Amino acid sequence: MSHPAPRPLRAKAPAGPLSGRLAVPGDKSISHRALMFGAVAVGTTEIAGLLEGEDVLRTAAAMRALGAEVEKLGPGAWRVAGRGVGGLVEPADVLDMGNSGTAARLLLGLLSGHPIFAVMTGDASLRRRPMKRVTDPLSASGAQFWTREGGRLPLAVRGATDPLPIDYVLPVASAQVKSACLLAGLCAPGTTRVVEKEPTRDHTENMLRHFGATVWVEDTPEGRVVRLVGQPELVAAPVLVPGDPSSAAFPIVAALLVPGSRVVVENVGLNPLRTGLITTLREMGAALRIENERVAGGEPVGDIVAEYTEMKGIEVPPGRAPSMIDEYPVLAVAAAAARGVTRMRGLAELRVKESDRLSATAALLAANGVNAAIEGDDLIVQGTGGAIPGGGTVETHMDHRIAMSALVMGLASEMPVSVDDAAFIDTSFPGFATLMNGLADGEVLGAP
Ligand SMILES: O=C(O)C1=C[C@@H](OP(=O)(O)O)[C@@H](O)[C@H](O)C1
Ligand SMILES: C=C(OP(=O)(O)O)C(=O)O
Repeated sequence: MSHPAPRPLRAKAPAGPLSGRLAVPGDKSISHRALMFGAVAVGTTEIAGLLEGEDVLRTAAAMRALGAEVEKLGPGAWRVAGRGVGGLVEPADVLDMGNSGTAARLLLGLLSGHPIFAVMTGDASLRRRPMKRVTDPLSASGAQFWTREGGRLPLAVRGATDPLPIDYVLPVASAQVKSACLLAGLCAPGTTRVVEKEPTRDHTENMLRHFGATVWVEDTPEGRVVRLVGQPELVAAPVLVPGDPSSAAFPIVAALLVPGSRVVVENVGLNPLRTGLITTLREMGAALRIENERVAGGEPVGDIVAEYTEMKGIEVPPGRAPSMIDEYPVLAVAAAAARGVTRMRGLAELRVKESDRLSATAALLAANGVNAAIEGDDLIVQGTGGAIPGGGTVETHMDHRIAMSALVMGLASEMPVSVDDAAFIDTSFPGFATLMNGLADGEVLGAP
């Protein structure tokens, strides 16, 4: 996936409403973690519903290179024979994490605790992203890093022989940084402590417990304090991966925007630290219902029913960003269709995703006749009241979420919307175009 041939794609408005039931692929965050935890557990971990997107396949390949047996048994069904905490072996070659920030940063945490040497790289997008945010705290464990200028990939790491537990207050809200510190803490004696001022997704904490580690989480005036007791024996445990709420966002917003639509997305993960988009869309007036709520594989899940609604612009508070960090591009598309102005506040972190998503989202809107402005770290979108002109070609900058957001916009625009490259959609949502076409009467996503 490092240099895929560009695949242009175009979306046009369907002749009628979107309708149907669908399931989106497995949660990307949980899938990466299931493979990594499986690799350092004792015994065999069976995973069901694993996301078979390029990002997660990179993690699977890396865990194999580090000595775990990772095997695909059937669609979404995988088996990992682990090596136990501290048991990973030195990889014979460079670890290429492709387009995936989560794979790179979490793996650096894991490598820090092993006395091995490894070299990591990624594609042109990942090589632009900051790694100092993990190499700084991980250095406190005794691991050594040699990075390219600006703390970027490629980098080399020599993990610590006698790792020390990390005590770190996160300077940015990042589940990847938190998780990297906790994964390093698996190999260290004593207690690893991470403090986050704003809670971020807690899949690492949940899965550590699921595999038998002792993790305490405490809300204090300083923030959320997470403590992990080091050197646990992780015991293999089955993992059932729910549908990814960040992928569900695309058919949900499409249904809200195309007149007369009703779409049900089944079996979506509803971890409260991931559901900021649902809260926000409801504040905009969206007709969203959750049915069949239950707990599966230790995570809350449900079916989301989305029906066409004329929405209104709102102000989205900065504190909500961690619970919907990957959903802002598609929220901006919903805001473009709404009546009135939407102001999304506190989006600095969007600048360091697969692309600079703050400017890529503003450009996506501008290319299609929607007024948008960036003020500081805020994105301000002037809603069109359901009359998005469209007609533009969007530069996706190797960013799957920019591509999918632009295509959703094309379903609800007066003229079709094209993207220069839809190839990166396969990092998180293989089958996206087929699934979206399945909701319409006739092909709506196709070659330009
Ligand atoms: O921990 C994770 O699985 C993720 C955390 C988020 O990144 P940050 O930690 O950089 O906010 C998110 O954007 C990413 O898609 C997945
Ligand atoms: C930011 C994302 O992923 P990652 O950081 O893993 O590349 C994403 O999927 O939107």
